[in-house]
Amino acid sequence: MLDNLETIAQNDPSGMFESVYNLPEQIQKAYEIGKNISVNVKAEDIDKVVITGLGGSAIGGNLLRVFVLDKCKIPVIVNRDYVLPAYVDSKTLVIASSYSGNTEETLSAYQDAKAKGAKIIAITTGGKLKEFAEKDGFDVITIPSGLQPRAALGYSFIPLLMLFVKLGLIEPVDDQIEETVKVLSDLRERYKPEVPEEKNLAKRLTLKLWNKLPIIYGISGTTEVIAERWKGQICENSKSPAYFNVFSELNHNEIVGTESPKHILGLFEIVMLHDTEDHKRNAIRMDITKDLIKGVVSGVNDIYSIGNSRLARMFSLIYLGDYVSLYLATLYQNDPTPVKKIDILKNKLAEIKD
Ligand SMILES: O=P(O)(O)OC[C@H]1O[C@H](O)[C@H](O)[C@@H](O)[C@@H]1O
Repeated sequence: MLDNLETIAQNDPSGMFESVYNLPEQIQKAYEIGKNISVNVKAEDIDKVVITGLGGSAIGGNLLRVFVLDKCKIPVIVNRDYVLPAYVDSKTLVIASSYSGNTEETLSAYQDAKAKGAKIIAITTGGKLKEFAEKDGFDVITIPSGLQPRAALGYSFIPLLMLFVKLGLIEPVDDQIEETVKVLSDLRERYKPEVPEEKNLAKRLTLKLWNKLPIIYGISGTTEVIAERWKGQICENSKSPAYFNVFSELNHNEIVGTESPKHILGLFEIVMLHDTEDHKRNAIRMDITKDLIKGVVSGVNDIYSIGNSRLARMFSLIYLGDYVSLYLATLYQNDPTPVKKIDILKNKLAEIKD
């Protein structure tokens, strides 16, 4: 079924496969945008960064948080709420990230940042966020519109990464971006629909996850946000439930919850994301955990990052998850693009004014 290109095209009328295929070009464009950023904020005027956003935009911020974890000397925090923490003040750089520019939590947090006197940079395609930020005299990084926010990860992540370089918070990443574009351009030729199942890891893994409950395990400090991204992509694109958790934390609780009920545990299909920078003890924990749960769950799949640089390796795992979520949508005969329940929710929320 996954080798039938007609079936794939039928279940993808709005071209999400194409958006995913074009991720390398998107990263290249996002890099150009990033190179041309000029902002008024100076590193010496800030002592922390709060990135506020939801969904795909929050993932971009969260990937950045992990990417700079061992490099950036000031705290980087991701906020996914209507309000910001009390520590946000005039020494805080608040990055309001919303692809549409109209997500209500992000707009509310933007107002909170303004009220708290924070330095603000908005990253968006437009919407109210751009309107407010321009009117208030804050910097706006404008990214191209026309995609689903979750398909715009290159745009919501790479310019922020470049901003961190510009502010001197991290070393230049040009080589890493170049390698990422190369690695993804190679991977798409291995994961695309035209490549048959026996040669296509994305298709083979999807068949394992089909009619199962995908559970994605990452490792703290390396693949934690990538596991979260896989979960989000499977939910939004495939319209299937999926969950994620992170080592070593899951070894302190979740690992015990694997005895009953057996018929539910038997539906768990685990994906373990591995990276060369995983803490050695966590890599060992993954192996031991695998042995402990192997006979209980439906299956455990080890997936390894590809590439030399941290950025390329991160995106290699993200890219596989993106393709898997699209093939899973195909098997369930769902169009990956619409998110009907989110639309209904937003409409209902819009009717209720407080
Ligand atoms: O980036 P934004 O436009 O603020 O969108 C944030 C989130 O909003 C909605 O819930 C979309 O369906 C998600 O896919 C998206 O990631």
